[in-house]
Amino acid sequence: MSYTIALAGKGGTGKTTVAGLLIKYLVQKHKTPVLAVDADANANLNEVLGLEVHDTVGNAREDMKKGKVPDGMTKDVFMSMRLEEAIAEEDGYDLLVMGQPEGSGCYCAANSILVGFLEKLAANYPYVVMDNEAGMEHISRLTTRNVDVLLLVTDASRRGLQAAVRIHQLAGELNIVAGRSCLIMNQAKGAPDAAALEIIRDAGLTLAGVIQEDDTVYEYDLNGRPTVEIPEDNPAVRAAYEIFEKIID
Ligand SMILES: Nc1ncnc2c1ncn2[C@@H]1O[C@H](COP(=O)(O)OP(=O)(O)OP(=O)(O)O)[C@@H](O)[C@H]1O
Repeated sequence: MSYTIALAGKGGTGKTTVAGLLIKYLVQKHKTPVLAVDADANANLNEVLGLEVHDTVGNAREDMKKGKVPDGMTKDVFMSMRLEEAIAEEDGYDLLVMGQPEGSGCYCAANSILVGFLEKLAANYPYVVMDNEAGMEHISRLTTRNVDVLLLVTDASRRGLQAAVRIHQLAGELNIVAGRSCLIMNQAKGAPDAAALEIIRDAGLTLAGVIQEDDTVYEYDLNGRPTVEIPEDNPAVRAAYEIFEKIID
């Protein structure tokens, strides 16, 4: 059984940055293969990791929808082949990008193949890290898997916190978290203020830790350099690793 960590939060709070650092942390400290899933159509987990992506799950599904299955090949074999090809392999981890959400008209056959494929694929990895969109679409629709830890990433803003609270509530309604939900406050400028702590407490959330705003993190991204290449003595990376150490079994 793999251990699944899902990240979610308002866009721009640093969810993908934290996901990338978590993948690096798991690969380095736990020395076990990690399956990274980019399940946010707006996220660029591959850039944070410094990986090129050539294909996505969405492309495979669209091709199946458009009837691009070669003669003599079953849809099942076609989808499995295309999905295998969409996995980007790197030292210590593999990355699967979900890509654009489905267009009009649900294609149940492709989706059910996808569910089966993801189930089987994830079982090969001790850890699965999923970077999700706020709506948690892929978690709720495409996988029946339970999330062991839901990491809600926010900045210090009221909107960021409110988005985290809403996702926490949605996850509760969807019943997808078997383990626990924790909050990470990222891009902080000092300690969280009393109003933020009150929102967190009222929502019944646990603040797992705070990562300060850091010029190096920002500049790496601005210059197109992978976040995971930031030296480990960087204060933001150190803070992230301390949080991961606390929350990952
Ligand atoms: N601790 C930090 N200090 C400074 N800049 C940061 C920090 N964390 C993230 N950033 C920067 O904030 C920007 C947004 O980060 P990121 O892409 O990880 O956010 P996101 O929540 O995944 O957004 P989206 O869902 O829109 O992709 C990036 O430029 C990133 O480098």
